[in-house]
Amino acid sequence: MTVSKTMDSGAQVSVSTTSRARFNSDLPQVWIGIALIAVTGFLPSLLGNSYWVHTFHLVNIYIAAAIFQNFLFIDAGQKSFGQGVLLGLGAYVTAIFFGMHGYSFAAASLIGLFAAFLGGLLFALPALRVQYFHLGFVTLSAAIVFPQLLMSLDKWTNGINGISVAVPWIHHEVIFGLSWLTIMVAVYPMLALVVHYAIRNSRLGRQMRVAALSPEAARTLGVKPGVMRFLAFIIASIGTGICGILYLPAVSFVSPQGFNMEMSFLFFMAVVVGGRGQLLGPIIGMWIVFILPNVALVEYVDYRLLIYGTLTLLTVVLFPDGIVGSVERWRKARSVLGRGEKAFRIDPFLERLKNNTQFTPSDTEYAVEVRNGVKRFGAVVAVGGVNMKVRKGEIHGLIGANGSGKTSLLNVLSGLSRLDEGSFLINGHDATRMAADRIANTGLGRTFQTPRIFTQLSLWENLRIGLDASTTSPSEGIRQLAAQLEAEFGQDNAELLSHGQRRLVEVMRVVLKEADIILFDEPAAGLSQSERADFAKLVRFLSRNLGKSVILVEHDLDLVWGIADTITVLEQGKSVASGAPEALARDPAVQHMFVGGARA
Ligand SMILES: Nc1ncnc2c1ncn2[C@@H]1O[C@H](COP(=O)(O)OP(=O)(O)OP(=O)(O)O)[C@@H](O)[C@H]1O
Repeated sequence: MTVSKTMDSGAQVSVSTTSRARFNSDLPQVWIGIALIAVTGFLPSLLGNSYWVHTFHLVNIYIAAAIFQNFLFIDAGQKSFGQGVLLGLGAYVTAIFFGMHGYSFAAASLIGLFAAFLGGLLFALPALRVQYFHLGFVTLSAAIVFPQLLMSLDKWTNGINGISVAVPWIHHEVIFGLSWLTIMVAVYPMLALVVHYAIRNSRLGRQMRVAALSPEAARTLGVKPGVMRFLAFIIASIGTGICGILYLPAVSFVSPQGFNMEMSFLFFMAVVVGGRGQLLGPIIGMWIVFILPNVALVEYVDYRLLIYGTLTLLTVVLFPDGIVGSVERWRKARSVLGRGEKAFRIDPFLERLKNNTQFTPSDTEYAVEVRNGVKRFGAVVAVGGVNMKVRKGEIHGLIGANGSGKTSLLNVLSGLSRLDEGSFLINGHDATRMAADRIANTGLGRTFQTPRIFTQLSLWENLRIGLDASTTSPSEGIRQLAAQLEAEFGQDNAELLSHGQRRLVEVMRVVLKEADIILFDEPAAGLSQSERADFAKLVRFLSRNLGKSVILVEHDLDLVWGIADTITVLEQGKSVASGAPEALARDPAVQHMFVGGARA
């Protein structure tokens, strides 16, 4: 059921009155996770059960490592199979300096952490160049090589004999039978959980997720995907290195066999079994994959790799989203079933941006100038010598038959592909060789032919990444608009949007970015009549009230003719006509192209 309510501005907004499942359950998951870790972390000590105390020391350390694996895997999209190496580096290097060279535990730990950081750098560098299964191979190779390396560097590592250490003070009771170690290994995974939550809900975290989901869209929002991957590896390596430092006094011994490939697999499987991307996933997953073979099925502990594998296989088949992920999916599906889609309309939000300023397109300044631009794909000439001038503040329609080079030209202008010949200027500056993120940061924004909507993010987060991409602090109007959008769509599921609404969300994202030059790639495709009317109004508003320059690639010629100040016609990659719509409509050379079409 929907009702209309009146906003402060007087605009009518469609609002669903049925309550929906909150899209984001991250915060409840953090609280549940903290409670679970507290119970298992402290209860064994309170009960005085030393077997469970030791077991849960390890479980909690591994949970923290799996939390960083989860972050790296899902939030940053990095398929690392070598996180055990980073834990091993933290533990081993600390053991070498503390156990063999007599450094204090604190100093040795810092060196151990630095070693894990360097290990993270080593993973991060290939991640700048290789992705997907290539990266998996690189990190898996590291996991295979690491124990061999520890063996062969026996002069420093004591080889197969390993290193024994004793940190007596860390086992001393602090309060209620809890030792320093018990407190540290319980508090650390809680902290890791909070850090994961905090990063995920920060600007950096959102940009990381967008870079992982669509590097192309991220670049047009001013984000460098390589930098995001690099930062993610560094964060995860430091987080996992600390696990290594805690592992050392918990086990009092390190040896190459302790850091074989199995450890890296354990973290990975905990994430998959528990629920990829769910904050609670690594906790539930680690309990299942570690406790089941090592405690519940202790007689079969030699078969633990088989058990890990079987558990993972069963989970993937029965619960593709993992245990927590499946519960989440059920929760959301249950509460939105049959409730239809929530209206997402642009019109009411324009009220927020209304001002009395009136802009007219400039006659002397150009937002975009393309000079003899050529773009080839092998033998195909997608753009074959285009010349085009877009005046500041105007709506410039770019039309032509399928395959005439419109999208290729937009890709060049947004920096996603490079011209082979010719040049182009943005606001009078040569941008021919500029990277996409730099172009985005100079004030250009775009939408895509297939809207880039990220269903892992809430509807509001999908919009908010536009706000994140803004290089200036938001104007008062945008601030108010953002607050209104958050209030309206803060907990809505972007997955439920229709195709047309997805387009409008992408359009609104560019508005929030406060781009000065906006490229729309077939924005009206799939929109209903009323959505088209809304969109046309928005484009006029952007140009006339906010002074934006717009390039509009569109097949709906009525729409283009209705709102464009200038139209350029492309034919087989060449600009064959350009001018005001009225003049073009009378041009026989243009008319013949649209025989049977809207303007014929
Ligand atoms: N990445 C690519 N690799 C090879 N050829 C490409 C690539 N991108 C575009 N092309 C080719 O370049 C030409 C222009 O394509 P483009 O998508 O720019 O046209 P368009 O005018 O946007 O078409 P439409 O209206 O159908 O979206 C087409 O022949 C297309 O097949």
